[in-house]
Amino acid sequence: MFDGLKKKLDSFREDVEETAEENAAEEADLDDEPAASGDAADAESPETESPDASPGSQADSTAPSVGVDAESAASDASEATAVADDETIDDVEATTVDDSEAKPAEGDGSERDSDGTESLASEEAAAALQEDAADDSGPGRLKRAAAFATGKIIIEEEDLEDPLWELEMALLESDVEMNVAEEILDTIREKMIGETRAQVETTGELVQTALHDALYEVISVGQFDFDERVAESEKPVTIVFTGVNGVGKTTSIAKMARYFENQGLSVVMANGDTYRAGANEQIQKHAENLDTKLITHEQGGDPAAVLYDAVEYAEAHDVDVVLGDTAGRLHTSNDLMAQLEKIDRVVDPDMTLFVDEAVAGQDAVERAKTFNDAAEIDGAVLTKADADSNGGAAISIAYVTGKPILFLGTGQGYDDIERFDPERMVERLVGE
Ligand SMILES: Nc1nc2c(ncn2[C@@H]2O[C@H](COP(=O)(O)OP(=O)(O)OP(=O)(O)O)[C@@H](O)[C@H]2O)c(=O)[nH]1
Repeated sequence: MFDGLKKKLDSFREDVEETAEENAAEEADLDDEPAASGDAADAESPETESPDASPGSQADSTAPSVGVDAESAASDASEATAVADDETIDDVEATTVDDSEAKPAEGDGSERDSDGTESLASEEAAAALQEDAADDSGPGRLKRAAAFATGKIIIEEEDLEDPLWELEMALLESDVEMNVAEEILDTIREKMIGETRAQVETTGELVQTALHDALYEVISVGQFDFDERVAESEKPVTIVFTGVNGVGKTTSIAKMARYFENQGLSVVMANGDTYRAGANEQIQKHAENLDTKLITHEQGGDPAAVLYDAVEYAEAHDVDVVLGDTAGRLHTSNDLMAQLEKIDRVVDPDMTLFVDEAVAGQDAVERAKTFNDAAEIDGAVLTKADADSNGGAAISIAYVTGKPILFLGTGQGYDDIERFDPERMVERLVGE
């Protein structure tokens, strides 16, 4: 289930990890080169403007190369940027530094003036912090290099650019709806840029958390506790199922009958699909297999009347749940949509669930939206998740409609239905 998408998400995690570590290492190496080298990176960096006050040159004069001797470079770099390290590098939110954080170095000036090195380090750190504060692209090369030297990696926008582009393509290929993909990328950017990871955790873990949160945010939209709602509703609880033809509506109703009966609730099924020849026989077979009461009318009858009879039956026989099938319809079919409105008026269902198949991807997302616009739904049942490698519909439907996915169909057996759990879904996608 959703294996294709899982692979793509794994590869995003690896991409970010590689890019972030390569970029940070490169910058640390650049920072170790003599200021006089005049290379492009130095020309852009603040220290070339006033070489004497440059933390880079200070580190250069005392440290060999981070690449050659990471440990001594680490201690030199952390000395040279002691203020920056204490006050901002450990602060994962500190992508920009406000004046109050940069100023203490100046405030300390009177005491530290007697100690040339400390004073210089403070000034340099303050200058670096101010440079960084002026640069809204991220924490800045200097701070990043210093962080790297102390065993930390700060994620920058440039580390994410290519991997995020790849991720966007992967999400769209997996049938994730465009706005949902954008939302996921925005959340990842927001959660990762400027984040510092210490030696104890890997960049991969940081990406994992960002991916987890980004997916969870879109997948969990509108979630409510289905069982609790049923338990709290006055009996009988009437649930009507809608959707297009052949997506697994009738099978899902049969699975739901088993689901409720397993919880000790009694069920009556009603065949509101009076439109399609053979619909009565199909649902009749399920009713027999499950030993569940079924109410039907002749083909061509009024679907609202069938459901009304089922509710009356439930009331008369103390049945807990009425499950109403309806004819498969397109939202463009005015007649059939009018039927749904009539059902709404006549039996006032407690819930209307939209059924579609996960394998339909973007089409399922589009249909969920149009059904919800035409006749408000309370949630969705996504069938054939067992056959879906993409996961696009499962990720997108709640965000696009504002209504939660409540159940996943996971096979053709009566027990092959599970409550949709956003956390479990995210774990399936980004878990180990
Ligand atoms: N693999 C798999 N197949 C499913 C699942 N749910 C339903 N099916 C199969 O999908 C096919 C169509 O299911 P139906 O229940 O007849 O579909 P429907 O939407 O009621 O169709 P209409 O009554 O024509 O509207 C059947 O062969 C089901 O066994 C599922 O979760 N996984």
